[in-house]
Amino acid sequence: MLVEPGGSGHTGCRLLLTGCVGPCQDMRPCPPSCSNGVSPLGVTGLLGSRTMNPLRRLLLPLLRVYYMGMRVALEQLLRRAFTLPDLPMQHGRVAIITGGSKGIGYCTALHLAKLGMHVIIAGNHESEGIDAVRQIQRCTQNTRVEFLCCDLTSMKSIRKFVQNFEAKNLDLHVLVNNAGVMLVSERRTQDGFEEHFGLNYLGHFLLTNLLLKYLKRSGACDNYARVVTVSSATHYVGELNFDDLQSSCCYSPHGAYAQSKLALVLFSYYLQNQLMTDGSHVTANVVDPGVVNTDLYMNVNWAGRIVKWLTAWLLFKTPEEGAATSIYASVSSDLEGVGGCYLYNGQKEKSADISYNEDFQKRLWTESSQMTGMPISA
Ligand SMILES: NC(=O)c1ccc[n+]([C@@H]2O[C@H](COP(=O)([O-])OP(=O)(O)OC[C@H]3O[C@@H](n4cnc5c(N)ncnc54)[C@H](O)[C@@H]3O)[C@@H](O)[C@H]2O)c1
Repeated sequence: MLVEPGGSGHTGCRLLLTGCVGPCQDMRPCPPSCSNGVSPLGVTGLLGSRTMNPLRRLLLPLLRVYYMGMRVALEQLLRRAFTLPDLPMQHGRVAIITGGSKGIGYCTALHLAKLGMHVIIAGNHESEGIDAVRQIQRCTQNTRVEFLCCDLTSMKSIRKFVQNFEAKNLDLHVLVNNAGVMLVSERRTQDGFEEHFGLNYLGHFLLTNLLLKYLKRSGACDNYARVVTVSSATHYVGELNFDDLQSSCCYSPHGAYAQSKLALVLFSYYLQNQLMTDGSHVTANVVDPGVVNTDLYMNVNWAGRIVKWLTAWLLFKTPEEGAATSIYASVSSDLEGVGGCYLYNGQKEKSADISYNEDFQKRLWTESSQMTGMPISA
């Protein structure tokens, strides 16, 4: 469903429904005043996607994603970003940032290094990672910044990364699940998953689960460890197709990206519940950076690239502005011990209604555990 980033959604439009797999809270159609009006969204089954004609299956996600992107960009005209409050120094604390070599991740890594944190950039391009490390060390005079190889399209590489991290015998206080790709053509990860789902979501699912023991060990009752996951406003228009999570039936790059970002929100909320239940001193929050001028858009079509080129200076956030909410969620004292939030411009916002559905969270978690070979519970 669509929810005003910065406002709350129409609560009557709780679920959607083609091949709905769970109990629906409210099946009334959305009122015209509701921003949700495009069509019911959230969870679909194969039945739903099969009965829709192929053009609609491709066109609808595209229109929804562009609509959401334009809406956020226009809102940024009025409210561009927020100013970070004073943040506590982080000497002696350790952070891992996936995709920290460029874009939002780089700016997050730079800021955390400025605060004195030991920063590990986890990425798939070694030379780019090493350049980023050098640049951050030069800017911050913090020598405890390093690069470790982690290709999120490969479960083997993720497991190897965790082994290499283990060998360093470090604590882990902050994990920022930032890396991502958008609108890639249809292709599979090394383990056979659709790339948006496999890299953006499942890769982070596995990485987080493998790193949880270090986070749990490092968190304390007055200084929680934190998992910060970068989603996107496109999650509001995403659908989780439980019968076809790998988009094999009909591939829409827009639909697949939005689905991966929606999955990350459900994942964060479920993780937070698990952490609370077992009394761990670790929190999980999810952040939405806004529309940010980075290389993420390199796969949009030529028309989109021209529009971006012409308007980015006015409508898009800079990567520094885009990183502010990730930095805030990683270290702000306001969020000490606080988890389960969807944060936008440093404030708690309501995410898509479907993301709060605990049955869907559990189902997604269980299926993700099976896909990645993790034990079912956190
Ligand atoms: N730019 C935006 O407008 C925007 C909006 C909403 C959400 N986001 C999210 O912000 C996050 C950061 O994106 P960005 O805008 O900085 O884009 P970017 O392209 O600049 O950065 C993406 C990062 O992910 C890394 N990455 C890609 N494939 C990888 C792999 N296989 N293994 C490990 N790392 C890999 C890249 O190396 C890069 O460092 C993404 O999750 C993206 O979905 C961005």
